[in-house]
Amino acid sequence: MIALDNLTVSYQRHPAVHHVSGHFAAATATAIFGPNGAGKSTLLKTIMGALKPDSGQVTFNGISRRDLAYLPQQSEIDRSLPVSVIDLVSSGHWRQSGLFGKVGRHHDEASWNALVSVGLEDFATRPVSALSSGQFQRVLFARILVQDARLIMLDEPFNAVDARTTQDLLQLVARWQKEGRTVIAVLHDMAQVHSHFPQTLLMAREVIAWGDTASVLTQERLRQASETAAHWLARAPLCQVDGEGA
Ligand SMILES: Nc1ncnc2c1ncn2[C@@H]1O[C@H](COP(=O)(O)OP(=O)(O)OP(=O)(O)O)[C@@H](O)[C@H]1O
Repeated sequence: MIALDNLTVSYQRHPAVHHVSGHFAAATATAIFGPNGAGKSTLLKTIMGALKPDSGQVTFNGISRRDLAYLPQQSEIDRSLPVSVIDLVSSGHWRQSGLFGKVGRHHDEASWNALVSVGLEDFATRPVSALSSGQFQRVLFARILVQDARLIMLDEPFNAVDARTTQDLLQLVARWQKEGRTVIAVLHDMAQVHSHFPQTLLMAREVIAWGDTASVLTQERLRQASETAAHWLARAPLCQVDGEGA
């Protein structure tokens, strides 16, 4: 469904993702796992088109970028939005508008059902700014339900989210898989990966391993990923292979 071909993505020519190749299996869930600074968020942003690769490419097969729902890390989202919960959920109808590009006023049945699915129907008219972190994440998952996308990408979706909410939202991930959607999520919790993500990409700027979760998350490979990270300089050296880069 999504193929990465020798993908290198840099910030001022210092690669955060370095010569990454492989493909995300369709209709299943893949976790992206790796140490801090491993390039996981950079990879998601490149797939969704917000960052341009220096070299290599992302290819979508049988799907377009417009059929993609992307949830960035909560720290990147402005929660002071002057909108109600139901308005934010309803804005999921405008796929082409970007995450918060346009807020709709179309309080339709799908939006209401999505809110019920995440257990927040009593909060429909509340301002988004009055929600806790966990409630806000439920609303963002409801918005994804409304988007009805075939590809769903989540960046650390369970950070600052309590165990109950995490379990509820993981049920939605399981539901999406059953519905044949493709889910890609950056995660730091190995138990969550093992329980809900059949596939894993373990990365440390480069691919350490990619495939079946049980065979990827071995002690040896995890050690390899953390050793690679331990030897990182504050900034990655310039990419020697890609010449001028970006
Ligand atoms: N906007 C930016 N400008 C310059 N460097 C950046 C920028 N964003 C990320 N980086 C650097 O790129 C590298 C990869 O960052 P990225 O956020 O992709 O890693 P990550 O694996 O998602 O990390 P974490 O688990 O800590 O969220 C890091 O060294 C980071 O400092």
